[in-house]
Amino acid sequence: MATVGQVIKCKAAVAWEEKKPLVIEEIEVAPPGPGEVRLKVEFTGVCHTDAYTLGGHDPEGLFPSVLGHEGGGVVESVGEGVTSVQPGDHVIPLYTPECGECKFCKSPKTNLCSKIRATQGRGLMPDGTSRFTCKGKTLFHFMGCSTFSQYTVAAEISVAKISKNAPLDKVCLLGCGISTGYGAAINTAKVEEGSTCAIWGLGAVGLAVAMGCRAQKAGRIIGVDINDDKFEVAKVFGVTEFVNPKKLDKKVSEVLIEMTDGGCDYTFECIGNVATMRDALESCHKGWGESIILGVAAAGQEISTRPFQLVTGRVWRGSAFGGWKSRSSVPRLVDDYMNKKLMVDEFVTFMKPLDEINEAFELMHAGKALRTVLIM
Ligand SMILES: NC(=O)C1=CN([C@@H]2O[C@H](COP(=O)(O)OP(=O)(O)OC[C@H]3O[C@@H](n4cnc5c(N)ncnc54)[C@H](OP(=O)(O)O)[C@@H]3O)[C@@H](O)[C@H]2O)C=CC1
Ligand SMILES: N[C@@H](CCC(=O)N[C@@H](CSC=O)C(=O)NCC(=O)O)C(=O)O
Ligand SMILES: [Zn+2]
Ligand SMILES: [Zn+2]
Repeated sequence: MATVGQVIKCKAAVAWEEKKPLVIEEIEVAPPGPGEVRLKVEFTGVCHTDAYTLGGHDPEGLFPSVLGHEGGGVVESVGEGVTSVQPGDHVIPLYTPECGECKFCKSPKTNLCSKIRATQGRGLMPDGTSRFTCKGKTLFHFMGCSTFSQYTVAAEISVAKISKNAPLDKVCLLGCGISTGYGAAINTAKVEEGSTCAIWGLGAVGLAVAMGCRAQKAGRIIGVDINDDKFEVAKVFGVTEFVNPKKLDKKVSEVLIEMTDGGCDYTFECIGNVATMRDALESCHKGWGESIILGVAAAGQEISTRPFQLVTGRVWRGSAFGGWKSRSSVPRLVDDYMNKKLMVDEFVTFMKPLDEINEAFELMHAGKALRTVLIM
């Protein structure tokens, strides 16, 4: 390939400053270093976490940067020592890598590989430098992925090689929201047959939780959202009942406890709001109810409840990327989609060109899109 070893000039949506629209720019993408992969991003979803960071709520947020972490692409070239992927392979970038060697990877209890977490959090490649420049300025990477660029560079341990038969315009969404919600129900909560579950926030993450609860044969799946428009679509993913807290004259936890004869077996917070995190915990059944936090709360926010809630057997946990050990699991999730065991198409509300990326953010904020997939 003519581009191997060369700087590639391409289009990217650059986040120059927090709280400002992204700007489509021509950027330069350097070749991959040792242990790195450069890929041509074909499609990317827009996740609420991109909006959270752009909105200035992320304590790790850095600018100028290239955001985006829900992509699908094709390997363009590989750096020295890379053996597990080669040019032409179809890959999904992973914000939770899997090195297979660190103590987190060796433990069956977590998926939080720590090998490159420190540099990733500083917006840099593992060697402490960036592969992006624009107008003479260095741009930071984001979550080890930076998929809002036509080309990006990721660590080898941060890409999953997937089937070439899988449509990248759909399976890119397995890079974050769908895998996260689905895995939180299956891997983190380990929802049991017949159990009663409730989900706060019926966006892509919350609806993927519903899909996971249904796959685990939950008895009741209660959706809690302030947007009535979400209720009809939620049924498609397995939600059986709905509660709109805005329409209640008492606390949502009181209503859920009444509805469920004492509380839910499992609750999931998929909003990123510390008040709803408390509601979700306090809607759990005494003695055994477990509440899983998926939502990402803004810098400075803290959760609170009466410790008595925990003393009396309720459990608070969190889930990152659905607990999936990423490199080994994402190719299997793609296969499950191809074998019709997992819904993905239903999460795509809009497809838009990269140039319309700011509209994709607006649609998310207006509650009109589960996911907008950008055509790069
Ligand atoms: N832990 C992890 O690994 C991951 C975490 N996340 C986080 O998960 C959260 C959800 O992401 P995503 O699904 O993309 O986001 P969305 O914005 O698509 O969905 C959030 C939903 O919550 C609803 N909502 C907002 N406020 C309330 C409220 N007070 N009570 C009930 N419902 C409410 C929204 O309604 P409306 O449409 O009206 O705004 C919307 O339907 C975010 O915080 C995101 O950062 C995402 C991916 C991975
Ligand atoms: N940078 C933020 C935390 C952001 C966060 O919690 N990210 C989730 C994934 S959200 C995806 O859309 C996650 O998996 N976190 C694990 C991690 O190691 O970052 C902050 O500092 O608050
Ligand atoms: Zn995400
Ligand atoms: Zn590791």
